[in-house]
Amino acid sequence: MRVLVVTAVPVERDAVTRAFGGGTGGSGSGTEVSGGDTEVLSLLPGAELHRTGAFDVLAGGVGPAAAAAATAFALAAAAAESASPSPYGLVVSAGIGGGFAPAAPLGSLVVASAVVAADLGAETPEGFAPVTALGFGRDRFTPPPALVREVASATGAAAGPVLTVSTVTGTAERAAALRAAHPGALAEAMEGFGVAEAAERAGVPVLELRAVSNAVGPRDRAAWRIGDALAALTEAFGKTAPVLEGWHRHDH
Ligand SMILES: O=C(O)c1cccc(C(=O)CC[C@H]2O[C@@H](n3cnc4c(=O)[nH]cnc43)[C@H](O)[C@@H]2O)c1
Repeated sequence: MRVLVVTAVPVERDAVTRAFGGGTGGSGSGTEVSGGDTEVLSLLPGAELHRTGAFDVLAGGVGPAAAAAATAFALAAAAAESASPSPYGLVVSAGIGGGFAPAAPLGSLVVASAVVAADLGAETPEGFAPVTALGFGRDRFTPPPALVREVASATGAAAGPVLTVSTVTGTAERAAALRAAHPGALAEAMEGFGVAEAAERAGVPVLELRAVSNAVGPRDRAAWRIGDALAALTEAFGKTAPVLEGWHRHDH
């Protein structure tokens, strides 16, 4: 099964392809999957697909709009060059993210049981109203539960809701408001919901996997552990690649 992995930035993309023996070399974790060289396909100027075995990895940009546009374009381009309307069996939103303490500490992994648009809606005197309460669209997607369990088991990731935000949380007050509005949320990032919207429209299931680089809360950029999180992402993809490749969308 072919898998499309969408990250935000090139260093995240390279952390993923490194797990397959591509990118810029091995992680040293011992979990690389043998897969040969990475082939770089140019979809559009500035949008490259890094193909290693069954995995196509794309750095689609930061934020839900960039992620949705890049994912939709990659899915449409793949359909146009294939006999199948959806040659991908799975789309994965992946990268680093903020973790809600204490459940998701720095360097840990989170796999989304729900991909939630945390700030898509309206502010009301009673608090945040999701877009669904306004009578529009949807505010979450549910990845295949059996696949979420398998990925959690293979990687040691915690499974729980992952929030998609357009603004990185930078205060304790905002973190508390998100926790109140989305009980059980384990992490936040900026792309999952955009990737999921595009995948849903193509009829392809979605998964979101995040490595925690920082705590959700007061902004302290010096405390971000991006290198550790990228290494954890590589290791996670090394462990989970066989699960993703072997998964069939009708297993759930
Ligand atoms: O500065 C760097 O070297 C660097 C390397 C990789 C990624 C970055 C980013 O800043 C990318 C932003 C990216 O990360 C996600 N993210 C990470 N932490 C959070 C957070 O607390 N809240 C929301 N998003 C977060 C997000 O998905 C962005 O795409 C820098």
